[in-house]
Amino acid sequence: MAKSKTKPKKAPRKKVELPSFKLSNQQKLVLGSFLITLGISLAISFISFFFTGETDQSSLSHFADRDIETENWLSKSGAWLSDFFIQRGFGLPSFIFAGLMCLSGVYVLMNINKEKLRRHWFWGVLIIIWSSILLGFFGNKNAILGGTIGFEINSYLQDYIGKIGVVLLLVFGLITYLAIRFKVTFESIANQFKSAKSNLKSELSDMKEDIIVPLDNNLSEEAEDFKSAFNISEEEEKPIEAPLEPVEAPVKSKIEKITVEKVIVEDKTPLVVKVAEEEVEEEDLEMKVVKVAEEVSETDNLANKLVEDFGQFDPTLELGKYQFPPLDLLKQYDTGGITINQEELESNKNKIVETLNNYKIGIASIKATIGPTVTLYEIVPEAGVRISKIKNLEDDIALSLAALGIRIIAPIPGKGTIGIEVPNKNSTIVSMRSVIASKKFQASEMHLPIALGKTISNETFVVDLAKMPHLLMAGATGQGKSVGLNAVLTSLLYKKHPAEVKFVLVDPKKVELTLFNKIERHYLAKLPDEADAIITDNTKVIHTLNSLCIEMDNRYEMLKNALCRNIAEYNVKFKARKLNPNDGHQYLPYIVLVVDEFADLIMTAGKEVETPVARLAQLARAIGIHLIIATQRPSVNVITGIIKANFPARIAFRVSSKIDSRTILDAGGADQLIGRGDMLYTQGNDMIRIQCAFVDTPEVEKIVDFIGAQKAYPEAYLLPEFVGEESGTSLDIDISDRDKLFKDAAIVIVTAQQGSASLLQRKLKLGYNRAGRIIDQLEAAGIVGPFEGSKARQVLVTDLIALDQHLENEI
Ligand SMILES: Nc1ncnc2c1ncn2[C@@H]1O[C@H](COP(=O)(O)OP(=O)(O)OP(=O)(O)O)[C@@H](O)[C@H]1O
Repeated sequence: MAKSKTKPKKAPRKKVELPSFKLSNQQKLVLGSFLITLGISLAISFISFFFTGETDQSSLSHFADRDIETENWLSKSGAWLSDFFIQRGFGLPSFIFAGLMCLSGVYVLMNINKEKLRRHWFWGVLIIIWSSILLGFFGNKNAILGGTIGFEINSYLQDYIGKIGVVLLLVFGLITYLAIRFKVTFESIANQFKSAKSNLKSELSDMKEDIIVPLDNNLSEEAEDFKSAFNISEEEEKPIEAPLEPVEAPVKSKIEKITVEKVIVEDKTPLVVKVAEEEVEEEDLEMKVVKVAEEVSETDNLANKLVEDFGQFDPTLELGKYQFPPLDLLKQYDTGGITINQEELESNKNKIVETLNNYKIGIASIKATIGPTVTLYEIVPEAGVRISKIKNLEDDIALSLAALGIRIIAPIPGKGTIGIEVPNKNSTIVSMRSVIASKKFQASEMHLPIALGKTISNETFVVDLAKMPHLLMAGATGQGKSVGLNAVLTSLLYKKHPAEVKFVLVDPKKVELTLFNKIERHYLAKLPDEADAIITDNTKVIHTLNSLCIEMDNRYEMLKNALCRNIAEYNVKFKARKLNPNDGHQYLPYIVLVVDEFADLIMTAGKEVETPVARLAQLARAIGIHLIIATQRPSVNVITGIIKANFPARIAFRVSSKIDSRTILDAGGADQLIGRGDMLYTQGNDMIRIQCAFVDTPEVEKIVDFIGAQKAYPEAYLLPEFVGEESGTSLDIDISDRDKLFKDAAIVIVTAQQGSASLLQRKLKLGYNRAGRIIDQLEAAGIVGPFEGSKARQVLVTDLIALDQHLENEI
């Protein structure tokens, strides 16, 4: 087994949220001071304008003339600026502008977040406009209150909505401002009122006690004075008007214990002061319900503040302008809908009924559902007919209908009928466009929605890859596997932003998925230092699979630290800014591993591929790594038990034998499909027949061209580095320890002039480990150079004659 060394991952991830240009600390100091100076200068010239503005009027038009003097404290510039801002601009509110300038300087100096500053400017400018209109309302032309702008807007508005209209508009503007900026609502004002009222009440009752306690029934003269001073009658608890000022002299001096200083009550607030204890009125016991704010932990507090300041984290921000491919890129197959005529239906029905009658099977009723490729005839046999009898007649019915691809489902699960699927004479192409455009797909809330095609009842079939969680695809050559894979990838491209999903593409055939190279920096993931993102070399597949296992382990660690059970929860938490990127957290995109031709991999690398694939299949679902594995040969040594057990979702295109069908689906049926995208899908028990959506290579090309032409990330999503056995060569390999095939291997390598282990694997039919060992021995023997990462090793011996000499010299 290859030794695995993990290296800290390079971080290709997007942390930058806003497009920003970085300033050095010195530059910040200079810019910040400049802005503050500018703000102060503006303020000085504005103030001066009120004293010197009139005198300076005449000199404004002679700005260049140095002989003409100005009185403004900042001379000509001050006169010009203040005239521009105050006279011709916004009037008094222009001071806010100076303030904003200073504030910007402070923000730059102290390196405070720009988003907040941007908000200050936004609201500041709105306030300037609003208040200049307000002041313009009271001023006349050229008045400096609201400036020319305030005045002109006012007169314009008054022409159309009149003075009252302007006042209403201003009030409306103010309410909107308060509601949006300070989140003021009607309820919050009412609550404020209520709490103020109850505070006042409780204060008053405190005070009442203070007054009541020291007084006995026989009021002293002083008390009488006090009462008369406050105009209190003994019979009634008449509210008296409390004076606004603290009542000091008459009370404090005479009745010591009445602490009337406390009565600092707003003018006109009714105040009930009782003079005798027994006169205390039993007030209705009022209960105040105190709302206790929910306890928030410190991180929540911080997260809430961050979300308040910056909004939720948006993973798509770095490619904020990214546009999803439009539907027009997909071809519209104008087949005029499903074409099955009444005659065909009728004759098929008759043939079925006849055939069954020949075997003495009576039919109670028959119903047809027309799909894009096949029509389902549902029959209800007469009472007493054995289902197995009908099932056994499959071949006979096929014969009498003279059609391939007849499938009998006896009984249809969930329905009390027997289904006979008969292919239509003219099948309809299910275009990718039709399934992508369907509401079912467009409105789907799935994590990784895939529009596979249409069911037998012509409904678009959409599944969530995240729920599958891995997909096994098999089918004989030319039956639609590659189209199926493209349909899966296209679906994801139409629904998921590059920040949300990444593909790892393994394509030993080297031709099927190469197109996707164009979207490498948008959607693909690869090993660091790898030239191509699409993996065509079997050795690199092993590295990539192991690297994905490392990524899986890393992600589990992150999930554990974040106390999340799956990637969806983790990402929600990350978006809510509850996870600190400085602690190694980052937004996690889904990773979809697509392996075309899995059989080829298993044949050449065996266990070394099977083990990581099985590991990923067992564990990776929660952390968002999903596998799609396609194979031509669904034999048991390719789809082994351990792989099968972890791939509950399977797709079978037409296969050549019943055994293959059983291997892939655990049931027959795939051998009776008609090909060209006709497929069976199962995710457990139910088996659904689907016509796969058709997406042609030119369509895929258009989509990847469209995406590829847009702004991309600086590089593909980098997977963790995996250092295989290959690089850890120990050069002291004894000649006697050499592999039996050492010489053959040397010949292969020198002939091909390419020092790669996978070449040996292919030519000599070796396992990966053995090929790797031989390469090490060849290096030790000086036939190939050292490991060079993604490139093949250099071959140091030029031809076979030189090789012979080299080996002879060794002995
Ligand atoms: N969903 C479909 N609808 C209509 N025609 C289809 C569909 N899928 C495949 N076909 C037809 O079948 C042909 C072969 O399909 P595809 O290339 O996907 O086969 P394959 O299984 O990948 O073969 P191989 O394993 O040899 O690469 C296509 O060129 C197309 O004409």
